[in-house]
Amino acid sequence: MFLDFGFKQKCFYTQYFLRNQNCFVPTSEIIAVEETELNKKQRNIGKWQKMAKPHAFTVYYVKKARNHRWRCSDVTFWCVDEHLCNQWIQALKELLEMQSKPKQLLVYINPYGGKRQGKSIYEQKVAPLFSLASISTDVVITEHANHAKDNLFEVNINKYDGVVCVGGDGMFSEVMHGLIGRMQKDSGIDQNNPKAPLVQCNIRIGIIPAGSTDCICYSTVGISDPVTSALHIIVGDCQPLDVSSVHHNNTFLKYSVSLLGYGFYGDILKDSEKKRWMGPMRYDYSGLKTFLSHHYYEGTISFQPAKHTVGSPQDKDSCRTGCYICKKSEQQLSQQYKECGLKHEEDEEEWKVIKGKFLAINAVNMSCACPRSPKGLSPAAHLADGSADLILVRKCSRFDFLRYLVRHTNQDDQFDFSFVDVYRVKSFQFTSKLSEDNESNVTDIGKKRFGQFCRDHPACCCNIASSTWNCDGETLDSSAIQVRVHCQFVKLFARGIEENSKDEAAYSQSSIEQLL
Ligand SMILES: Nc1ncnc2c1ncn2[C@@H]1O[C@H](COP(=O)(O)OP(=O)(O)OP(=O)(O)O)[C@@H](O)[C@H]1O
Ligand SMILES: CCCCCCCCCCCCC/C=C/[C@@H](O)[C@H](CO)NC(=O)CCCCC
Ligand SMILES: [Ca+2]
Repeated sequence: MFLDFGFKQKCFYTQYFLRNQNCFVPTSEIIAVEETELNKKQRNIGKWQKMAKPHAFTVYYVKKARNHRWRCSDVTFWCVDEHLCNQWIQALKELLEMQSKPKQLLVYINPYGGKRQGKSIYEQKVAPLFSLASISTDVVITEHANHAKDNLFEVNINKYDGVVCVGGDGMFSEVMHGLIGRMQKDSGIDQNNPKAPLVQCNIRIGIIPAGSTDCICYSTVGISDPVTSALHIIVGDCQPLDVSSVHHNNTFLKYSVSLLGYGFYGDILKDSEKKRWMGPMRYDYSGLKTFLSHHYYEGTISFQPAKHTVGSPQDKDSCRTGCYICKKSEQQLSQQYKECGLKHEEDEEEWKVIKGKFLAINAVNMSCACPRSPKGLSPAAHLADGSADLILVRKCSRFDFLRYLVRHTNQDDQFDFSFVDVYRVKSFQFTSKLSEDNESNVTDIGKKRFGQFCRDHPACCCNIASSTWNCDGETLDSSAIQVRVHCQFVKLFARGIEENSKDEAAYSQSSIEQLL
């Protein structure tokens, strides 16, 4: 056996030979290095039998399995020379120290998210790995909604290298709101001002998926798996994410990183909230019910196209680890900002206006891939390009809408329909017909008394009431909203979805799997 350090593809790696085979482990993917106590049985095997007192150390590292799943594997190195063995342990530990791996984490567990498994998932699958990697944790089991968010305004945040949430997208949203809100409060920034230059949040957030949709985890890691996510936290990965701020006039409503959905996804969410006791199944139940109700909504959407990015929602390539489009878009935006400031960007660029009847209006900052839809609502959306994909699904027949939905689950193009339009935008606004009418002082008593249904065509499914916005799984109080995308505004312990290139497959499967 032979152990060596080298330099390959811009990263340090640990190389070792075992049974005449060559193995590489990037040092950035080493979880821990420990001196190994050899027991009697181990000492009595093979050539070690002949040695007076063998020494050994074990390297725990990330083993990549299929479908972006990561597991912790280990390899033990034996050696006759105690001094040499200690030198290796020391050298590897020093290398680990040089990386930006977290040492102290603040963990929030939602015991009621998803299938109510958050606490046991953390205790059984995650805590042992954190302890192996010598990460200390302060753990808070939440007692009510907003517990984590409120707590983040009080804790000594500088003590931590990251905040971890165990739960679903709603729990992530809470933690993100706590962190962003805390940053703005500490810097005296008023979040109600839609044009305020917000202060970026550099503390990384880790997501241990234990929710119902887990779309943010799935879209940033490629799988919804607690062990994989724990390992991304341990190795100290960093993935920036775009965040949209949502305002109603001069009132701050929410931030969003995944879906802002009006119509179909808003109605599903509103109905499903009453069925929380059903767990993740509530979305299937409310999904079917909402599909059958087939409501559409009238309104006006105005948006500013994202001209700073070279990507398009209809690209065949998706956002992957180290994405070139995200890097270029961020550079372009900071260049624009340096040259002209935010004022130019906001005021001078064109607005496109579209009026219509919509079954769904979806604005996504990322693909929104999740186990229900592995390629997501917009497969080519980028995690960190400073833009959102705005998908407008106009009024169509139930059958056509079903065809559209089915394409979220297969390889066909979900934008290739005459009733679906998609735009890459950096900001947008929406007002429903109802609020437009109210604003223009239409006092139709009949409309008020009979509420939501179209008086002229009671059976036509035309719903002149407003739908609700679904903002990362939470409802918004207002239907009229103004949205602005903030490029790379928060950071996750993730690295985006890794490319399954031939090289990589060969490297991870033949080099390591066969050997260990
Ligand atoms: N102890 C608690 N009791 C009740 N609600 C809580 C508690 N802790 C957190 N919450 C709230 O529960 C909501 C939903 O949680 P979470 O996102 O973890 O699960 P989910 O809704 O099942 O999953 P997903 O968001 O992925 O669909 C969050 O918005 C959060 O504010
Ligand atoms: C005939 C088969 C048709 C199947 C169609 C399946 C389409 C599924 C698309 C799923 C898109 C999820 C977008 C993510 C939204 C999350 O921010 C949010 C909070 O977790 N979840 C939902 O709103 C929950 C949304 C649940 C939708 C079912
Ligand atoms: Ca984006």
